[in-house]
Amino acid sequence: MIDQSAPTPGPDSLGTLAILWHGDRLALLDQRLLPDQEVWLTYQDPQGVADAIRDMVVRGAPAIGISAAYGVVLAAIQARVQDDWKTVIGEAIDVLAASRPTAVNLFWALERMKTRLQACQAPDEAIASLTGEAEAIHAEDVAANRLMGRHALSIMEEAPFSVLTHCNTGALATGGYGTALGVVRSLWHANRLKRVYADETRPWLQGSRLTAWELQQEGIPVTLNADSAAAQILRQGEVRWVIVGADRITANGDVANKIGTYSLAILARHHGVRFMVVAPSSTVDMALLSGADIPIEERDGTEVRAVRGVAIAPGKVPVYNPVFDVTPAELVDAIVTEKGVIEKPDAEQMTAMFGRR
Ligand SMILES: CSC[C@H]1O[C@H](OP(=O)(O)O)[C@H](O)[C@@H]1O
Repeated sequence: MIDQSAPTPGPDSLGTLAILWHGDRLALLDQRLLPDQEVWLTYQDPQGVADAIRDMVVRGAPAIGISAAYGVVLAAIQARVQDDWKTVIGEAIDVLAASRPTAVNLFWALERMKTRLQACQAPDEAIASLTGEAEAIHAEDVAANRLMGRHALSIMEEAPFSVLTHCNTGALATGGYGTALGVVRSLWHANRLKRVYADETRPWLQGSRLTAWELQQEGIPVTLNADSAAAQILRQGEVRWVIVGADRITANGDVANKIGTYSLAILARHHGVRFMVVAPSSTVDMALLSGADIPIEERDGTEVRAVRGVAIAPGKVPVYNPVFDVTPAELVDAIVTEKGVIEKPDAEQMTAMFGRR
């Protein structure tokens, strides 16, 4: 169920840009239409939220988990009058889990909701308990992002410097404030940032359409660059850190993130630029031993053959469109979560900080 007539809501206390919960309906900023249109879509059913995640109305590892959690609450509200209410909600969780495969935050959030559901004995109790859990997941994410900003600054130079980032990892990709862009915000507010180079991030253009828009909204100096210009930028020496997000970090410190991250890590190492991954601990999957085990989403070839419906390639040319890649831990200089910083990550340090699964 999508209601485009819903009024455009203002920013809420969580500082979110993309997700607004109204107690019995979820409003999502349609990120497919940014930067030129700000359209909010309203959902009252879990299937609609699952479709929104699959179709990237909402995207970004933490934002996907938060939206799915609210989708479970919508399922509980719908199932309230049904005798098999607990089964119906469980089925909705399965539908939400099938929306996208790579960001572990989706499954982490749904596991928290499933645990809450199992303890409930009546539908009204389930609605209240699941609502509390979804709102907690949302609030915890914003708090984690602000903490990561502080942790990251503790290992970075005091004097102002420039950074390069990939994809969008800001308030549009999270519950608010952002992961890698949260570090950018923290640097900016500490007067330690010269400028941000933002990779356009083909094919979905999260960088040109979302990051450039998000940073310009706050007056943070951003320079947009073609993905293929990143090597030249790193060679010039102004950039001291490449800072990216993550969709899944495995027990040995390997990192799955937006396609193009792996090549950035190689470029950064070649040019002596440090490479930082910023993600909440809900992105860490200690059950997977290495990045080889991470399911990598492949999306339709139309995302590469056309932009906004305008063909930029022959209509039937075969396309290979993996939308994530895996950066090996040895190319990562620092992993920053709300629990702290791991420099030169390896399995031993990951276990010490996150425990075994
Ligand atoms: C703050 S995590 C954002 C993370 O999610 C993005 O993927 P997508 O836009 O396809 O959901 C990308 O990997 C970002 O690093």
